[in-house]
Amino acid sequence: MIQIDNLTKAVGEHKTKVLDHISLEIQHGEMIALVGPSGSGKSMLLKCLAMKESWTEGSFRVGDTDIIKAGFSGKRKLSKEWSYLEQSPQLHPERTALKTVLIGQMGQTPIWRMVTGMVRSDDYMGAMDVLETLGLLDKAHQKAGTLSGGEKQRVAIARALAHGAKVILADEPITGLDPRSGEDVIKTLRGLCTSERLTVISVIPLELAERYATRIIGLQEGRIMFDIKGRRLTGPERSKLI
Ligand SMILES: Nc1ncnc2c1ncn2[C@@H]1O[C@H](COP(=O)(O)OP(=O)(O)OP(=O)(O)O)[C@@H](O)[C@H]1O
Repeated sequence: MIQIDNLTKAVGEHKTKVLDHISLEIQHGEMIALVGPSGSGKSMLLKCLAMKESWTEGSFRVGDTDIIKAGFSGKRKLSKEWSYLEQSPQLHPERTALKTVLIGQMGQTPIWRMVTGMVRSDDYMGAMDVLETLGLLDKAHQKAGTLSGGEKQRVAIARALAHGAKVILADEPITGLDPRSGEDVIKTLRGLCTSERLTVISVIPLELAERYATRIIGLQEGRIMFDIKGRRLTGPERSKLI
């Protein structure tokens, strides 16, 4: 379980609160969509959860670990088990999808393996399994530079999974994709929440949130204005998003 209590983030000279006492309890397997007007704090919340931004106040527990109090080891636990998916993943264009998944992200692959390019056969099988799960088996030997935007995003998800991600944080992961590829990526993430108990926290359009998310959290001026499960937004909730 993930427990966030009173997360507050203040920025600038005037210590403006861009996140204001956010408290959330998150279970494994949830697919959470963050929605809200521009500037409401969606990206900042994801960055604070990824520990890319410091917390001004608040406590953050993941399982038995108090991430903030644990300092370096807390951040290490997060960097192993949590993956921050970029809007447009920067994949090495000459590397195949398979090699991208095998080599992984900087900091997660032992240096000897990056230098020698050696892989263990169980890693190879694992990477192929993950590519298959993401519907990319036929793309395994294709260079990343020749993949479509949606395929690149799915390779980035495969890479995160192959390296043990239990939580994926994704800030507008379908920006720039055509509607069908974008929906495929969201559908894939939702499928993984169900089949692998992956937890996904993501900024996605409301229409897809209502179709695929298990929970929708609405932010306004850094505060939670609604937190709903298993239903669509009401008219008044919807009007707050503009
Ligand atoms: N480093 C920073 N310094 C000062 N203010 C910041 C910083 N980063 C974000 N902000 C402010 O925090 C608020 C929340 O920003 P955030 O990017 O989280 O919004 P958002 O909901 O993701 O918006 P959008 O939908 O437009 O991407 C905004 O008012 C923004 O200007």
